[in-house]
Amino acid sequence: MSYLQLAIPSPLRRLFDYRPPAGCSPEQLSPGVRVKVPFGRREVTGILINVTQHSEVPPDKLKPAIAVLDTTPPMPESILKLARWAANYYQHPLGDALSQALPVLLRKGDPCEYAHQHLWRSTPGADIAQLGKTAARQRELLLLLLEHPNGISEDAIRAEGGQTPLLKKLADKGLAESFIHNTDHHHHSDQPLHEAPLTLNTEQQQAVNAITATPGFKSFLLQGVTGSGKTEVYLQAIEHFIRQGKQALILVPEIGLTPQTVARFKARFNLPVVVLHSNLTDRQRLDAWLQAREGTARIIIGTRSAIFTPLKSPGVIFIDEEHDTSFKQQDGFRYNARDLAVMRANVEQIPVVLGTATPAIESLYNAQQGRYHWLKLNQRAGNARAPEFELLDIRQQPLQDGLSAPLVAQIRHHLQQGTQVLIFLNRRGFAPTLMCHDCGWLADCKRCDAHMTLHRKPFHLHCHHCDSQRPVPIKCDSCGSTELKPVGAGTERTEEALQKLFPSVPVIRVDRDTTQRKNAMQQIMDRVHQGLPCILIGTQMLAKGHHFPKVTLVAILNADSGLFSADFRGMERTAQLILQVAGRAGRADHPGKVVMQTHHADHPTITSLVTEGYQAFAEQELGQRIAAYLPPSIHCAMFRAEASHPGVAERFLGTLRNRLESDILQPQGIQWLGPLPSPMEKRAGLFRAQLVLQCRDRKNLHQQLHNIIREAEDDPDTRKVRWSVDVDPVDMF
Ligand SMILES: Nc1ncnc2c1ncn2[C@@H]1O[C@H](COP(=O)(O)OP(=O)(O)OP(=O)(O)O)[C@@H](O)[C@H]1O
Ligand SMILES: [Zn+2]
Repeated sequence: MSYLQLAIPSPLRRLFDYRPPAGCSPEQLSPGVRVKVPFGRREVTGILINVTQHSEVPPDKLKPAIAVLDTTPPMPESILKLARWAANYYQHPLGDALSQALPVLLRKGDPCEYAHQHLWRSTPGADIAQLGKTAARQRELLLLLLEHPNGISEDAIRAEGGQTPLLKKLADKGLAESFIHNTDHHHHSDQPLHEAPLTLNTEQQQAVNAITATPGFKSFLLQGVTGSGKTEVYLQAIEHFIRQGKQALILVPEIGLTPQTVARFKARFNLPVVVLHSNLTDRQRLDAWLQAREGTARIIIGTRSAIFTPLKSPGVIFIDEEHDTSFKQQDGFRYNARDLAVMRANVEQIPVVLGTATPAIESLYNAQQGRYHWLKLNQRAGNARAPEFELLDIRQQPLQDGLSAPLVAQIRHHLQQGTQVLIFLNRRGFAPTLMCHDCGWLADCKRCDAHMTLHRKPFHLHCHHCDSQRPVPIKCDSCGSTELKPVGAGTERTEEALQKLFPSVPVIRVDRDTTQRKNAMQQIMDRVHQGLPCILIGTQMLAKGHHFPKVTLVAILNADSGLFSADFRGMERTAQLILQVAGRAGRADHPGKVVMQTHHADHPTITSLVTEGYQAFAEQELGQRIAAYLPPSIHCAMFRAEASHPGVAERFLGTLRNRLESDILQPQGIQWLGPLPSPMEKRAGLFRAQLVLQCRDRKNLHQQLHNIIREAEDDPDTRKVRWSVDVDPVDMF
């Protein structure tokens, strides 16, 4: 007897055996096909890993599978391999990892085919007279089919008011049949370009040459200062692969925020460009996935999860803004799409390019170690020059809604010159919190160790950590005073202040609250690109690769905010954010100026950043990391746990550590840090703790993680505690 060994989406880190469904010959099944099975009280879609002759479970205890859903595996071998590798590396249950690599409809067990592939038509010779007079709805349906001799999809039938459940009745009577329509998605074009490419400068040309020179696997770090024309390098390198009949995959941090990048790809190529954005329906996503798999989509642009998109003839992978932390999934399957891209390129034997002005310290380290081939663009493209920096010391300067008087004067000056101003403030809402002037009470979140943010439109208190909301109190919770005052300034407040200061100039706010509607970002971009003087005020959304030719002044209101973070990456993030925002200034013919308000104008990091640039900062930072025994010079993983009572999660982690540390066979060289309460211990009503493991040797670290997971799974306390493991964490909270 043969059994099916399946990976099932569940938290359990093991495979499950099933008997084959009736009438199925397991030897003919390929690994990777989907199998529908009973699992607990549910039916789930598993993936076939193996057919085996032997099961640990007695045969009479094994349940039969319900159905095999595919004749050929939906995921090509390369994606299966990638997902399996990732499950292993990130210590995530295989079934869940494989499931996440599939489009949602395939996870649910839908057929692996295009929406309009499955059509209905009347059988030859079918006649309305064959239906009785009483079957009015069946007659209507048959008439509809007769009107569409080439076939009609179920979606279209429903749209016409037809009742699809009756199709089966017609089929049973021999009047209707379904068939598979082979849609011709093929798009042939001898001329792959819509528009002529720009003439590259020397640095750009060298980069394109390097990327396109060698066939096979190679990783590149393309470090190009802001405005150096990295996108043009992507476009021309992609053109090379397209002309060879291949496909390109481009990962970007957030598509909604970068409509311009997508528009540039569509404007350049006279070829199907598929964009996997969050507004797609599950159906549209599956269609796009199929087009990529069949090779009809030639250019695929997507966010993190697009790394699992199958490609018929992969040519090249680009990661734009590779330093962006959104490439790392922060819950569940905690993979890093940037690192998986390198792995994938290796599996597919193609080049991969990580592009940014501000490389992650990890990537810089990899480039220094020779693992990545290092390409540099040191000059801005075209006529643009690097912006000039000014540190504005605001110690003892009064701030009006976050703005100092010298800054307001500069804003006025630039607007009078007829250009645009961009103001960066990394706090949305009206004010970071509300305080009682009489007793010092602060509006805290009841479920988190955090203050609630005051929002004006609509007027309420909002916790940005757990999303809970409540009305703004009229009196202090503690002393009853009515003297409640907003503390500090968020984007809403500074927007109001700017509008009062400059009543004749449009003030455009860009943050999560103003960009939620579909196409909101596009509309904002369109307004800015009209080129009339305006003030843009917003959060880090403004830092993401935008090209604003008319912006000449960039102001950073709270440049210090990340300097003293508890996370060892706080400095790196601050530096990246500052340079990315600053990089929006002076990108075209007008020179740019960057003003940074700071209380630490003599802080060595800030000064070296503005005088010597990112590279000097990053090298210094890397040196300190190596000296302090921190990533990337060592490997790191974090165990997190949370429970509804204080102390429980910490105790749980402490027990794990004690048990493993006392094991004489434990792998060498493991450093333990913690358990400690998380920097924000209480969040969304749960008390959290963390345990960090570090090691120079990746293998030993993984061995120890494996041991901990086994211990944790067997621990009787696991019912009281939720735990997770994060390999290569990007945030230490
Ligand atoms: N060779 C070139 N000649 C003239 N203009 C160019 C050239 N290459 C790029 N540009 C223009 O320079 C501007 C900036 O380019 P791009 O947006 O690609 O920069 P970037 O390196 O991606 O910047 P960032 O990292 O800030 O997003 C664009 O308007 C682009 O069209
Ligand atoms: Zn909260």
